[in-house]
Amino acid sequence: MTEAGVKNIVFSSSATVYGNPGVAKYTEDLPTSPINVYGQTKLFVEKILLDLKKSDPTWRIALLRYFNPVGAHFSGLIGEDPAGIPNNLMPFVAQVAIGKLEKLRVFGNDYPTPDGTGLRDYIHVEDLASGHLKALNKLSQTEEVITVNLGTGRAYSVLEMIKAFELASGKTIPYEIVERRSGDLAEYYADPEKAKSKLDWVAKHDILKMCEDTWRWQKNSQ
Ligand SMILES: O=c1ccn([C@@H]2O[C@H](COP(=O)(O)OP(=O)(O)O[C@H]3O[C@H](CO)[C@@H](O)[C@H](O)[C@H]3O)[C@@H](O)[C@H]2O)c(=O)[nH]1
Repeated sequence: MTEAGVKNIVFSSSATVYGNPGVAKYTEDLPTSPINVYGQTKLFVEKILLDLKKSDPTWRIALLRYFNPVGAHFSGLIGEDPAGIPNNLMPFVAQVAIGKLEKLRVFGNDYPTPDGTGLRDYIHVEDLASGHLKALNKLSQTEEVITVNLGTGRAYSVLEMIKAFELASGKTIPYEIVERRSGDLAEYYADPEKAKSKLDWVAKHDILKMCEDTWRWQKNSQ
């Protein structure tokens, strides 16, 4: 990048850097203490970039901590096509809806949440993309490192996601409740206020739109 004269970098970090901070609403000033290797790699890169800034203050750096990215481009032409059996909820649900997988396994319904299933802050990939553009704009105006959450500030349960996907697709999603997945937290979501005040960014797309766009992509990509 230095050779090319490019000194602006937007890093795709993750809410996973917070680990298990003991509160559900994540603000950027919470301590970072990842509980898995993936989170450690994200935090490590954040630290390398902060060191880079110290050694050469002309770098301009944004650290964007994504919550749970889902959805697809509204055209239905660009989306996520995971290799093998998906690990994440949304692509798994989409493949059940299309008939590629038989049923969803819901990992636990005994969490301390309203319906017992895990709550996450799902964010449409197009909102994530607009967050990057806002971050790039901001980098042209500030020397400060920008560290912000990209999430909607609203969490949905696994059962709510299933219902929303059924509505978007007109399909029934068969599911069974199984044991909790090791390492899963009951609930977390972004405090999106800093992204709003620093970047003038707010997520616009709701859960139904996330499911509709995923479904359009899933149907097109058969
Ligand atoms: O087959 C499945 C898959 C997931 N879940 C549940 O669905 C929710 C979401 O799970 P998933 O889509 O796997 O996302 P997370 O485990 O929350 O992790 C995602 O979100 C993190 C950031 O918040 C990223 O760091 C991770 O890479 C990304 O996978 C959780 O409550 C899971 O227990 C199921 O019940 N069944």
